[in-house]
Amino acid sequence: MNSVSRPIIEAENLSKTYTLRKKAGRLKRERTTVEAVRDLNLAVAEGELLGYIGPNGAGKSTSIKMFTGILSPSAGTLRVAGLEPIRDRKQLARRIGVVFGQRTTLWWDLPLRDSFALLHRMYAVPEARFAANLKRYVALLELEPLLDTPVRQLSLGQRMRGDLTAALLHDPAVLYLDEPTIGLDVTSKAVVREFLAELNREQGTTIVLTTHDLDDIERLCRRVVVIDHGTVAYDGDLDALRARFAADRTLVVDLAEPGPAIDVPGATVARVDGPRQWLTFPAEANAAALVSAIAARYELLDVSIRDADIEEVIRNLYTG
Ligand SMILES: Nc1ncnc2c1ncn2[C@@H]1O[C@H](COP(=O)(O)OP(=O)(O)OP(=O)(O)O)[C@@H](O)[C@H]1O
Repeated sequence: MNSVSRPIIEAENLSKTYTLRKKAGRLKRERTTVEAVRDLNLAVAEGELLGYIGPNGAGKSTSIKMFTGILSPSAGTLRVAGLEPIRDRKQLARRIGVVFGQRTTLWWDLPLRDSFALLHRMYAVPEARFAANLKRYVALLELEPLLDTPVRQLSLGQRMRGDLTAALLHDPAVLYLDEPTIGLDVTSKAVVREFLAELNREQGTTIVLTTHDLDDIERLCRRVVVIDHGTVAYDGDLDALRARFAADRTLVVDLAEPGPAIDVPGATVARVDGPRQWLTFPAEANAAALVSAIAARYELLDVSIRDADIEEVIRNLYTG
């Protein structure tokens, strides 16, 4: 078998069109179609941690629903873990895990422990493997003191840790995460991110991460796929994405004394706060030359350069 080198997710010209029937007058109904996913091509290698991003309505959820066997494609081919998601849906369920930040897959009124036990039976996870996984994830995610708490009494961050455990008890090869850090405080976000990085590194679990929190992407993903209007608008390195779509960088300058806005060709003062000034300059311009030009005319105590933040980069990409 040569399946070892094949991508774990392989989509070729994948499309999904929704058909809607709208009332148009008393008896008439009009059919309209929405091309949610159009000719999407994607290959994800085993062990990757992929950022899967795009503006609202871009087609992320629709494509993930196809990857997980919930929705059937209108056209194109798709294989996940060597299976055809719709045809092999049951088998596929044992190979994938899914976590939605917006809703739980746990049983609201049951203690965490019982939810895990139900999943154990649903997925028919072998006893020893279930026990080992439960122990591992409960320890890593510090769930021990919460095992007897009903899910409805958990905080959002605690519930998310429970959902992550639930999604991993059957050792999925691919984990899909939809907004796993939404609504979490800074500490909980850090816990979730660290856990995901370790899961990917240590277990080699392939992770597809959908999020509007670009900090998640910056901290976790080397490769990003940007979906726009149902198709892949960018697929590659995060750093290359930044280099291509960053409009400006920022030079932060500390002068010896407060003064008027610095006047130097090639940069614009965006803000002045006492002796500190923020100058924006084109991302591709030579920062050293700019610093020298300022130093020739002003007394400088310190300078630092900030890359365009990823929010700006993505905004530029979305707006073409
Ligand atoms: N069940 C449905 N019936 C009809 N149209 C749908 C349905 N689900 C999604 N759409 C439409 O398909 C397009 C893609 O939606 P999708 O939910 O896949 O986007 P998304 O990238 O996940 O967006 P978001 O970031 O807002 O979650 C949108 O135009 C949406 O309105």
